[in-house]
Amino acid sequence: MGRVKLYDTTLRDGTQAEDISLLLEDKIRIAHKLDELGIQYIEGGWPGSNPKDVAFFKEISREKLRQAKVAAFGSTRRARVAVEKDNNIKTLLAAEPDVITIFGKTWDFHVREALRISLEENLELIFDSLDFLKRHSGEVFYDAEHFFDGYKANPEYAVKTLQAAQQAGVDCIILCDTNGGTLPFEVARIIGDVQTRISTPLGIHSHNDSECAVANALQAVEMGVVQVQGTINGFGERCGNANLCSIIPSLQLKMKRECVSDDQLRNLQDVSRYVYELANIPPDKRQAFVGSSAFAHKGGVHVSAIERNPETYEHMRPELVGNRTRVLISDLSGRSNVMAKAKEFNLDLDSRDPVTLEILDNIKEMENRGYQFEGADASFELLMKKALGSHRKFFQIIGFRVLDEKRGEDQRPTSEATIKVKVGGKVEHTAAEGSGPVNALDNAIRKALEKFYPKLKEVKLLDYKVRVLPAGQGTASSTRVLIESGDRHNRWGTVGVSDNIIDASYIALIDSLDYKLHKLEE
Ligand SMILES: CC(=O)SCCNC(=O)CCNC(=O)[C@H](O)C(C)(C)COP(=O)(O)OP(=O)(O)OC[C@H]1O[C@@H](n2cnc3c(N)ncnc32)[C@H](O)[C@@H]1OP(=O)(O)O
Ligand SMILES: CC(=O)C(=O)O
Repeated sequence: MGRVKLYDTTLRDGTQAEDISLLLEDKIRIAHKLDELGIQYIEGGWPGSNPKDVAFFKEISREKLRQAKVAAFGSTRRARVAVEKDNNIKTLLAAEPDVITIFGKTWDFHVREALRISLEENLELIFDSLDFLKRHSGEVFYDAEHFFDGYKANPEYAVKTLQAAQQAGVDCIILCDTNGGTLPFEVARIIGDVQTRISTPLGIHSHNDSECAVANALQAVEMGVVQVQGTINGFGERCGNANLCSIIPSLQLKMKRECVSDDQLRNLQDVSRYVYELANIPPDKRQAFVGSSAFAHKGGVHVSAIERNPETYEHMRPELVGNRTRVLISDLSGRSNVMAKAKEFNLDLDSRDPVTLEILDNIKEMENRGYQFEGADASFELLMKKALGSHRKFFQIIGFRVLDEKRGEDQRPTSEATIKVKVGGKVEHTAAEGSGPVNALDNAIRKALEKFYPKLKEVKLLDYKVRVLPAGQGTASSTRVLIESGDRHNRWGTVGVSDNIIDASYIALIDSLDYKLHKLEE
């Protein structure tokens, strides 16, 4: 079995996704990251499309990649234009990439409707373009657009288009599920037939419109294709492309088809996050393999078992792709969740200690009141410390007051907070303004406490989420505030619940600063 080659099209098809647009500098950075990951081919863009993509090929030719080849993308020549005069073909050659990939039509319907030319003329477009490129450049790949749909509509014609590409001597023919509607068993059947009629090495390019892009890619490899196209995080037109963050570990760990080194595989989560960051898209926590929830265990029964042997509820070791096992705390927890957290927080706790049950009961009762500890590990750590008697009281809040004032219809409201704290027998009374009542309160608390603990200046409020919880029978609705804070090294989550939004925010803010002080002491 030969090595399967990975062909990444994040920088081309990935940018065809809604909301994704990469700066030139970001495309170069991502290319380096993909090279480090061990991707063999990086499709950088369509130089015939826009100046940024032209600049990419200029820029990347000056950079030193470790091993990856850079591919430029384009289409077959336009109808009624001689290949040597075709602008798209000329820009592909002018870009001087290591590889040129062009797409052509294989579906008779598309030839008639999209190109509006005869079926014969389309075969000429394919042959002319590939033959010309093969004679004037190095490695040339052919993306057989809509191949599976084309085959289902008119198998004879679809295969004829591949034969035209083969006759031109292309290095690989990539069968594309462009509309993403093909199912894995169809991929197997169709590739099986193509293999009896085409001897050029085959590849697969699948889209995710039926949620089968990764399955189709793996099925194609199982059938013997030698090139897999996809994108990091599955970015791509409409529902996206086959996700390389799932394909790579599946090939490597499950199908035993080595495509990158073990060290490179351990960088997978890092690469996924890097691409999200540069694309300015929040990471999908539920993403298979690399998402933060991919190995996060919530149900008590699951946690109990993974603590005994992780394989009971994990399909693979998360560390192999740079991920990690996480235990979540909620009202679905059992003693095992509490014990796992105690271990994580370095707290001495015995599962038979009545405190363990006390903590568990406390969580369930608090979650019933609206608390949610899943995203608030820091609040949970403080709760455990209080239960174990190891919580140090760094400060005491004597009271606070928040004023919100609007002095006219066209005036912006102003907010001011005052707070009284006691630290080691000294009382501090401080006031501060803010852009809103919560911000004013946050400023006042910090101003007061920073006098005693200057390191609290490092703490930044990174995220603030409010959820109004529906009222139960005979009770007022309450508010849950989840805060994410961070310093130069860490991020942590805290939670507060109250029927007053300011009070809920206050509880979460206080926990955040209290947590930081405990960490400083440790
Ligand atoms: C399956 C895929 O993902 S393919 C990649 C799709 N990606 C993109 O389209 C992004 C980049 N595209 C672009 O920047 C522009 O569409 C360009 C520069 C390529 C073309 O722009 P325009 O010349 O203004 O044409 P427009 O986008 O309106 O229409 C596409 C043209 O390409 C032609 N065309 C489409 N596919 C092919 C093909 N495989 N071979 C030759 N010509 C093709 C169409 O017939 C149409 O030409 P016509 O109007 O002369 O009939
Ligand atoms: C080539 C390509 O991007 C497709 O067929 O989807």
